[in-house]
Amino acid sequence: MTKIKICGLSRRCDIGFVNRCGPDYAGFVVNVPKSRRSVTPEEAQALSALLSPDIIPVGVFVNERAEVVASMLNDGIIFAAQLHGSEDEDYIGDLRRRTGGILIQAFSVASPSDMERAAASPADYVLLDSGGGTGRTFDWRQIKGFKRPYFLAGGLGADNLPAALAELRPFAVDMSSGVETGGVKDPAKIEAAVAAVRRYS
Ligand SMILES: O=C(O)c1ccccc1N[C@@H]1O[C@H](COP(=O)(O)O)[C@@H](O)[C@H]1O
Repeated sequence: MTKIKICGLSRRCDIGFVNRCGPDYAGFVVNVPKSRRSVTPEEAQALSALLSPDIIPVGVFVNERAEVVASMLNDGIIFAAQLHGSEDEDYIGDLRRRTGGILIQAFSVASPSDMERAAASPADYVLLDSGGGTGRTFDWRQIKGFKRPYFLAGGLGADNLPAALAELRPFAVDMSSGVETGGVKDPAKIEAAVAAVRRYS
């Protein structure tokens, strides 16, 4: 069954929404000032503690210091780290020495070379996206036939999930903007997106 990640949770009520709908992963954007969804590690800790134990908490980072990411993983605040900046092999190697947490490396897909880099990533999973919380899709033809399991992200929501699942069969789908209204998480959109994936799978 295709896994589901709902990302960019920043309020206590957001946790209530996902606990009711039951996605597989819930994401916190940590220390990213340019994002309206950004939370501090302390806020992520408080929100993560409210998550249903069936939902895996994920920290989303953009070029964060490895010791910050590792300590959140080692303290059990998050179980997976999604690296959305220019983190390279050395950075991932450094994180691996510091922690046993799951590592997800994000790639903005614009050209075939992005797919070559994604194929070679030492992370546990890769995430294929248009940019990072922009709500924009990208040209899915570029990733058709990609061989390793991946999270599909970028402008996904209940309306385009059926096509994404039928065309691409990703390991997981990840959404943030597509389950928001007026810049905050919308429980009805989360419910519709989760139902769309479960119906298909
Ligand atoms: O959500 C953000 O603000 C964000 C900021 C910096 C890096 C990544 C971010 N979010 C991730 O972006 C993708 C796609 O989001 P969307 O559905 O297109 O809004 C997703 O993986 C989020 O985790």
